[in-house]
Amino acid sequence: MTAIRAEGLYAYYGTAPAVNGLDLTVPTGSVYGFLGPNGAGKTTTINMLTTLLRPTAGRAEVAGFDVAARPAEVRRRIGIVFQESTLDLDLTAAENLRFQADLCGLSRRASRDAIGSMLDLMDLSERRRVPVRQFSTGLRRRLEIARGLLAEPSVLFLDEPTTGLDAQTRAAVWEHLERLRRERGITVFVTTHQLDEAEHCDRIAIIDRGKVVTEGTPADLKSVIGADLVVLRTDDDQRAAAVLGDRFGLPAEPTPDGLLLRVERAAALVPRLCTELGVTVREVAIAPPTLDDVFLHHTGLAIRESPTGPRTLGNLGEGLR
Ligand SMILES: Nc1ncnc2c1ncn2[C@@H]1O[C@H](COP(=O)(O)OP(=O)(O)OP(=O)(O)O)[C@@H](O)[C@H]1O
Repeated sequence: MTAIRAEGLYAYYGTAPAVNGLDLTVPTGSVYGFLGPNGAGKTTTINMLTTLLRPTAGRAEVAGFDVAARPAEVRRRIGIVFQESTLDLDLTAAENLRFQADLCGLSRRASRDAIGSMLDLMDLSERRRVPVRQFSTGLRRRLEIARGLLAEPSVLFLDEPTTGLDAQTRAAVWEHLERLRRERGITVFVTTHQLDEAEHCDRIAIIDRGKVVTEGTPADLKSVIGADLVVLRTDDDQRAAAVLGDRFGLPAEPTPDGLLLRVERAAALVPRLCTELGVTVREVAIAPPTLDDVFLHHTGLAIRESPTGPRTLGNLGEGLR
């Protein structure tokens, strides 16, 4: 079952394509990460999928309906959480939701039930009568997600839902998103810059210059990169490097942290190295490929917004100190 399908989607602003022949298939009930550098076309894609912007060319279906031909049907089945907050700060949490319920045309009773259930789901019930002005950024985000879910959408779109949140609040937002998929079977389509967040997704598409450059589960994408990074500190790095080259066919690069190697399935090889190297191994650090490596491989860019930053030998080597 497919919740979102896009084929050859284009969006032009003037003569420049912001989305440039994008193809996408999002399975129903998945948390799907849409990852890309600034200006890659993420928001423009979301705007087309949510019927806010008409595609210049190509087609897209959401929840089984064509976004250009049947926009009203699509809108009835989706929820949206925008990058910028659109809550009314002078209203309470419940009043904000009631306003949205009225916009969606819910009956009084349906509105009361939906508001109670969404406040519960987002752990906001105790704050239902509190004006949003008194909410922290994280609570506001949760209320926006609750609002996006009010009309029981089958697909929820979130455009960078955790921008500006601290690490603890980001983790809480993700916990709630995963719960939505688990308990309600909703498809969650989320754009992010944060590679650690992308690890929470069932599948990821990396978009660059308006096109999907790679797609798959986080594990699939990392396995394409293949080799693990290993740093070995020995009693005699020079001799160890010679043995690694001659006997194991592994080029080793001397660094201030030790010898750096790239090997597949390092965990299986390292015990052998320790016994057969003929040099005492003092310390070993192994780092599997990360989504940073995947991103770099496909876009030539490191995502610097990632809280850990791009991985370097220096910060891998820190494990040795
Ligand atoms: N209204 C607009 N008019 C002209 N150009 C636009 C408009 N909106 C976006 N663009 C351009 O289209 C391209 C894609 O922008 P978009 O906002 O979709 O990227 P994004 O991946 O969401 O970026 P970010 O991560 O910074 O939000 C960019 O080059 C941007 O400058």
